[in-house]
Amino acid sequence: MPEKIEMAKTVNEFRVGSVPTVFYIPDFITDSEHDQLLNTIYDAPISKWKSLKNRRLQNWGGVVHEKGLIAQDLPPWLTRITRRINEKSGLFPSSINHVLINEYLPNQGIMPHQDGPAYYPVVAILSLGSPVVIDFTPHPNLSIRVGTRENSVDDEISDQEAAVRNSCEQLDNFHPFSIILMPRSLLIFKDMVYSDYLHGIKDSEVQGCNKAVNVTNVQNHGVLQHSSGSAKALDIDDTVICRASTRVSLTCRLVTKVYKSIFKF
Ligand SMILES: O=C(O)CCC(=O)C(=O)O
Ligand SMILES: [Fe+2]
Repeated sequence: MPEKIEMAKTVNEFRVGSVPTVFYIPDFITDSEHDQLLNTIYDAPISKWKSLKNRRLQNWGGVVHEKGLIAQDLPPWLTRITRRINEKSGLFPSSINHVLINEYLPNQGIMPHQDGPAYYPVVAILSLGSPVVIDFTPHPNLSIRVGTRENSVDDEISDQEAAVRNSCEQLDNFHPFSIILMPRSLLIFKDMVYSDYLHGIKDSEVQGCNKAVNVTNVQNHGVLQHSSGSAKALDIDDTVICRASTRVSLTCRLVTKVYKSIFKF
């Protein structure tokens, strides 16, 4: 039992930004684990990759349906990582059972989106390769739901919930923010950031990071570049990162409703 308390304390030490449910853990894996993971990912048969318009992905753990997961066991090279995430974070009620691997070229990204109701509302993203900036923006519906109560015909939130959200807004919580994801780092976000924010990565090689809440964490890594004073005058980010190489991420999640596959693979 004391162990669990110790773990919970550990993850709280990595909170970043003004929202209480975002954690950034630098150096979550070692250099050699990083390189081994990349080798194993690129050793997978080409058929394991699914190409989308703006990125490629590998799906591990089974197929996620609206009603749950048609589960397949994760391979040991992934459970080594997911077990560590489970143990170190103490934030998942059971073992992570799904991993999505995304690959982005320097001019690729992922549209602002939410991960949806199929998953338990905690996401852990392990980053490999090029640094990148992930942007969080309050869900557009949120301002309508929190703001104008009088014209909210389809509004299903209770007055109590509205009051909580209003007070959150007054606390200045619902603002866009960004996080710089360095290779080997683990990002965890959960609860209201999971449900009330969109997250996305811009498809540009140069990414602004004035709004990054972990700038101080990465200052000594030599990835930040500063442009001239005119950027500030034009209200453009004057601190940027330049993505020179491919980024690979492992999005680790838990689907609580699981169906065992009737097929053998
Ligand atoms: O690559 C990332 O860091 C984000 C991936 C993501 O948002 C997702 O897989 O849902
Ligand atoms: Fe996502």
